[in-house]
Amino acid sequence: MIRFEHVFKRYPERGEALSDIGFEMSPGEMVFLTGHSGAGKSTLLRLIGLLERPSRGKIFVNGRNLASMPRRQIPFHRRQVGMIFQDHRLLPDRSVFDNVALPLVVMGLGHKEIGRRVRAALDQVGLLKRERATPVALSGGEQQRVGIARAVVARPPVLLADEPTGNLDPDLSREIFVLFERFHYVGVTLLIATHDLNLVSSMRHRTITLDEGRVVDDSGDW
Ligand SMILES: Nc1ncnc2c1ncn2[C@@H]1O[C@H](COP(=O)(O)OP(=O)(O)OP(=O)(O)O)[C@@H](O)[C@H]1O
Repeated sequence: MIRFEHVFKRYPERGEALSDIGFEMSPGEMVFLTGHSGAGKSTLLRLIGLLERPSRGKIFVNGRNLASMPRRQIPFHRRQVGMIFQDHRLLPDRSVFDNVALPLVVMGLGHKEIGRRVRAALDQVGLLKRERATPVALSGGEQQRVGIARAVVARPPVLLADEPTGNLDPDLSREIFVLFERFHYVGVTLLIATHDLNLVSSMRHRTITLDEGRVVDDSGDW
């Protein structure tokens, strides 16, 4: 589902953020991405989401080579890859419903279909009753779950999460990770960047570790 072949990413001001990255993920795999701050985790996720381009190397997502993807197909690619961020990136002046509906509005779906899918996504994250609330009225954990509902509402086969529990206490963090496992069990491919080594070690999934932009460990393929 995801394959990196000798991928490098260089920022002119900083030098190499990623060096010779190679790994593969099978469909439905759930993998943690760890490493010190600045190791390159966010950069790696942004390359998969086509928010950035590699300086060298090849990246395949769902069999497609991202380098040769025509510009007009990028919106389609982004629908295949749901992204979840530490800071949620919710629109503060819109309701929970509207925030989750956004990807479907962009896709041009009809009103009824949007309603059906948004409620299904909110149900999956346990927030069906909060659809009219605005994000400020929600707790940090609830806001993150709205971010997750928005990422899954278009039913992407791949989910990427960048420090999704960075602002949450251990109990809420575990709830979010359990939610991710539920998507894993229904066949979604998940790559989750996290500093939370306690949770990672308690959950027994494959873990890829970056150090200075290189893969230094790829273990626990249980
Ligand atoms: N847009 C950018 N321009 C220049 N340098 C960048 C850019 N994005 C990231 N970098 C640099 O690339 C390196 C890797 O950063 P990245 O954000 O991928 O690391 P990270 O492992 O996600 O760190 P953190 O855990 O702190 O989020 C860092 O040295 C960072 O300063």
